[in-house]
Amino acid sequence: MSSPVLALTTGEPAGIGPELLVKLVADTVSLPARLVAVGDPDLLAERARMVGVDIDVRTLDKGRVPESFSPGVLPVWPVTLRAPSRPGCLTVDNAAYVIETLDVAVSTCLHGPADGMVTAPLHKGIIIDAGLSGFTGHTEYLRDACGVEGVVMMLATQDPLHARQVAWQGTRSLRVALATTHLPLRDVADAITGESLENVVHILHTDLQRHFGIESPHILVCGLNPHAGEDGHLGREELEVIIPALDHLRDQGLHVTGPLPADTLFTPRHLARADAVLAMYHDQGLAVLKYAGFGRGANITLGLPIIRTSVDHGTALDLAGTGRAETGSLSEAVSMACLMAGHAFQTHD
Ligand SMILES: NC(=O)C1=CN([C@@H]2O[C@H](COP(=O)(O)OP(=O)(O)OC[C@H]3O[C@@H](n4cnc5c(N)ncnc54)[C@H](O)[C@@H]3O)[C@@H](O)[C@H]2O)C=CC1
Ligand SMILES: NCC(=O)COP(=O)(O)O
Repeated sequence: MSSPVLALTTGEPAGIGPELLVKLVADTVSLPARLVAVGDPDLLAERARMVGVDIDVRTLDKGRVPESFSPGVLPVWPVTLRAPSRPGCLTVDNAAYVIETLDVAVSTCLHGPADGMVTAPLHKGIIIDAGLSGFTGHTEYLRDACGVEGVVMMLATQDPLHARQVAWQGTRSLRVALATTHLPLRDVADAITGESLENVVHILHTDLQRHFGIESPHILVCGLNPHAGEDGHLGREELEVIIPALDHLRDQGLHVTGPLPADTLFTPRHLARADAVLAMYHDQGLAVLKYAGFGRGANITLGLPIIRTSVDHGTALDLAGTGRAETGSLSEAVSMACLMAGHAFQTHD
């Protein structure tokens, strides 16, 4: 089987995305994935010079795949910046550029020749400021672009900090999926309904089978409230919504356990028997995952008809243009996309 073609979007041009792309390709020893950037070739070449990366940026016709790929050469499907971009300085003028890179990458995945897309971070706020008032992130944008009803955000780290500690041995890679994504905390409880929860668990279950080869995934589900509601004394969502939904899922043969108190769920005894954890909201799950493996994790959108992975961090405007941003998570996102496409990927730092 030939190696997968992955479309790598630059993300927010004022952030660290462009320099991470050039660094990754310049530093990569072997390239079993065929990486094609989607973005402005001049931006990529300029950021490479700025951070001292020696790379040959080559513009291609959109959708064309080069005959050969080699370390130090970055092929690009071009998208033109709408305005000059300086590291660390956001402008609404380039929001349309960021969105176009996503559209090009999605199109290459849906219609060929890409086998998947890997996204560098974008800045949600500046895209909303530019007028896309309903924009909340790649996850929801890609759901709509691909015309599916529901998607699930899952972050995974293959090498969690705790796995290296004796007490945690036996813990497998940590995968944390979210029942809700980019919502104000105030709105979270109302967004979790029996139907939404069952849909999320079905997508998670199906894609753990489809993309990760786990025959009968065991999913641990967090409660929403402290102590999973303390029998209704600290919130009734567990009794009224979560427990009935999980009972219904078990009736359908899914292997789900919970709701478990979220503060003690992320401990070795529980994690050792889990294929994934379902957290009820963004920071309930991602704070733990990033504590365990920030910079070594990947973000995966489940439920799409295409493969999409991303980094576990944001635009890091404070680091843009300095060359100090680390490529570990981008490398992991590429590895994850390859794994999902059935391939292995080797890089070195
Ligand atoms: N996949 C995506 O598109 C994501 C986008 N974001 C967006 O990024 C923007 C900034 O978010 P923040 O919460 O400030 O998080 P952030 O991840 O950009 O920054 C948090 C801290 O981590 C550091 N950091 C981030 N990436 C790093 C790297 N590769 N190497 C070394 N240090 C790194 C930063 O310097 C900063 O101190 C927001 O607009 C957010 O929505 C956040 C997460 C993911
Ligand atoms: N914390 C993860 C995150 O915000 C990434 O969101 P998305 O842009 O991948 O939807």
